[in-house]
Amino acid sequence: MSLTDGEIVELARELDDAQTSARAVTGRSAGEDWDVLSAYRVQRHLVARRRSRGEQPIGLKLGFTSRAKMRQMGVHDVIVGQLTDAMDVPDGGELSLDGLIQPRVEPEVAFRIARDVDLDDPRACVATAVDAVAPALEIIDSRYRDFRFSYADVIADNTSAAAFVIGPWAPVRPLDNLAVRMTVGPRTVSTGTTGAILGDPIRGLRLLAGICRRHAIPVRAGDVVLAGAATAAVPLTGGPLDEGPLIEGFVTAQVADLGRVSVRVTRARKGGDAS
Ligand SMILES: O=C(O)C/C=C/C(=O)C(=O)O
Repeated sequence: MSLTDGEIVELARELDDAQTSARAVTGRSAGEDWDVLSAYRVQRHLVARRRSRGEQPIGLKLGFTSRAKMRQMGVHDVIVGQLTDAMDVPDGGELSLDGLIQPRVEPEVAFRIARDVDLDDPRACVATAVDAVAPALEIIDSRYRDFRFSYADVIADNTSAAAFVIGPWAPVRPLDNLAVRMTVGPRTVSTGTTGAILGDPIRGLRLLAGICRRHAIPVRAGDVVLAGAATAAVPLTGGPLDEGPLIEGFVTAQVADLGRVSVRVTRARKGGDAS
């Protein structure tokens, strides 16, 4: 089922309000399915709302590129979302849980795009436009209650994108089998390998090009592309934030032969109380 123009605008507003007020909503697909084309149109409107508040697009993300994530969420097709500068947390910097609903963290790798990719050219290859790779962390935060969504729902919600951290950029190298470990303080919370991402994360770039071509999402020089999680996502809270933070302190992803990236997760301060 396709959504009308009015429904698309309304759903983008609803999801945007959910994000800005940190209050979850119910997925539209409870009971009815809807189409991917409409879902990417909602995503476009949602990102346009963020841009109208001054945010700048700075990249793209892939999702559901590993079996661990597909199994965790019950979704079996790759998705693409859009990153803005407001989501960019410096390596070693602070991620406040304020303003998030039910954040989870994932270890990833990132690509840096050196030149605009002309997606009108059917031979266009995103992989050849990559000039650097880096370890990364992504913080996802579904605007749907309890992360319950359909494929179309999660695309509309900009693939749960909330924040990301990029480690030191390194020259392009094989990424098909690098060990990945995510730790919270001294505790290992997940392990895997970059091969879990489509056998080789570079493969995601071909899928990205197809999706971006179909839904008129540009791939530009300077963009960061997150390849998708190598392991299942780890919750940063015990549930909705008012149930109290579960994880505080440094979260680190280490990707063998590539490097490490970390972020300091800090407690949400209710009611703006800074004490
Ligand atoms: O799990 C979600 O809410 C959607 C996001 C998925 C990813 O970012 C991923 O699989 O890496």
